[in-house]
Amino acid sequence: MDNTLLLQEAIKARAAAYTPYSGFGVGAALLDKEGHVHHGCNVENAAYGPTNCAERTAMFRAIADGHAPGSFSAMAIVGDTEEPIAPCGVCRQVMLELCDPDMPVILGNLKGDIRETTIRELLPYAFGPAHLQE
Ligand SMILES: O=c1ccn([C@H]2C[C@H](O)[C@@H](CO)O2)c(=O)[nH]1
Ligand SMILES: [Zn+2]
Repeated sequence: MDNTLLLQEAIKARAAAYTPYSGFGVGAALLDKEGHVHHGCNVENAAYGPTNCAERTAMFRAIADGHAPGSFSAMAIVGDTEEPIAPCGVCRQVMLELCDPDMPVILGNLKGDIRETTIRELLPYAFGPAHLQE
């Protein structure tokens, strides 16, 4: 599946965003190595802190459905932003935990701007799972 198609899946995922507080909907589409897409949207909360971003929703959904960490091949993320969206620091850390650091991350917006990067680029000099291994 190419970047444009995966971004389309992220736009579809965004339609389910629950954003009564920010009004800022985000969609994520996580492609697994078997070619299946796992969709995520942001889900906000009146207490603000419990809000879950679209990216983590997609990753946690895939893990909860039995897909192994590291079994993913790309993620696309979309918001209604001037530039391609930038994932938050918490989501970058969770990406590093559950995906290959060199996995492509495709950032987009509704205007069709696209930026392709990797988790390693999004989170340089990161503390990750490797630091806790003997
Ligand atoms: O990459 C991002 C950036 C923000 N948000 C959400 C969190 C919150 O619901 C809203 C505003 O920060 O957007 C995401 O889901 N993903
Ligand atoms: Zn986030």
